[in-house]
Amino acid sequence: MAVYTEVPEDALFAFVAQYEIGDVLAFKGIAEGVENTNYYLHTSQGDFILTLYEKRVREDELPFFLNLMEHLARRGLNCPQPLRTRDGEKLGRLCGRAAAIFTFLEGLAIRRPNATHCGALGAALAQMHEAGADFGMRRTNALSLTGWPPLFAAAEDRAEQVAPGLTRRIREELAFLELNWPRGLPEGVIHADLFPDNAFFIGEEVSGIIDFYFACTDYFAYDLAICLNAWCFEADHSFNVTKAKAMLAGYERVRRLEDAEAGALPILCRGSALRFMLTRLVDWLNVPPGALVRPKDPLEYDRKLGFHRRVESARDYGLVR
Ligand SMILES: Nc1ncnc2c1ncn2[C@@H]1O[C@H](COP(=O)(O)OP(=O)(O)OP(=O)(O)O)[C@@H](O)[C@H]1O
Ligand SMILES: N[C@@H](CCO)C(=O)O
Repeated sequence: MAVYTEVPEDALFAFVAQYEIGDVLAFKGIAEGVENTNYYLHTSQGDFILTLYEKRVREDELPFFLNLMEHLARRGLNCPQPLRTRDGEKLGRLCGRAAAIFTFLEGLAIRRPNATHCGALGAALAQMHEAGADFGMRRTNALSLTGWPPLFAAAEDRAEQVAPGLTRRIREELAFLELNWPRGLPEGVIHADLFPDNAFFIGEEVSGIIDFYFACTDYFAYDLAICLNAWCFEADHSFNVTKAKAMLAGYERVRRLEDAEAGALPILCRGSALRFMLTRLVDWLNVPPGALVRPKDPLEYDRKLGFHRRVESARDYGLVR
């Protein structure tokens, strides 16, 4: 569970008093998530989410994320909106952390998405890409090609403890991606972490998208590769091409992929699998003492990477042309 910072009641009341959202009637830490501390907040005026920003989120980047959420909402995408205090501030401080209060989104994250969910998610992803087209800020993706070697360096000496041969596989993959990473694909704002726990559904419709704290400027097709990895493998590690086909078709109903993007999908999937393997590996090897958080399995992404290495073209993902 991710509650890194315990907020005392009096500090919480003082923080909430800066906003016009009534009196706190209930609040509790939210178990899901691994990055930030989140509290569910129920006040006399409704439901809200309180977020305290932890380790990986840089405070000087928060305006990018909060402005992006406001921009996307203005373009019709349902995502959390930062509230403003009586003084007009979106960001404050609580327990020594940057903190903000957000609107609460209705809907549920789906643990075992089916092909219909994957299709709806693909369309929502493309809508997000279109909605971000005129967003004025840029943020380099710190977790792309140049960000991977430092992550590997942080885990290299203990990677063999996690799985024999892992060090060699990562080293070879880094060398391959360094040589073959595509250039010049269409880019814009991407979510970069749109896993099933970050998309809410009501029935089979996407009701909202959350957790924009990895959002950045990068290839649209890389975002799609992240989603193929996160949504289209089964618990037994097999790739479900029916789900992938639905996701790609859903995406293309809103935004058609250029031929160069389609051609690059296999390598983008490899890069995205390596990215999540590496961040998980570093977290796996460095669980903070006492933190109530269960690290995610890096080897899940080692297996996914193995699958993408065998892929020959985007047709293997069900892309129909
Ligand atoms: N605006 C919101 N409306 C409703 N629920 C929310 C909202 N924001 C967060 N949550 C709840 O809090 C949980 C954790 O939020 P979030 O995914 O942003 O945290 P995180 O620690 O940044 O997670 P991650 O590990 O996915 O990066 C979500 O799974 C969801 O249940
Ligand atoms: N979605 C990430 C964790 C949060 O960024 C993962 O599954 O590794």
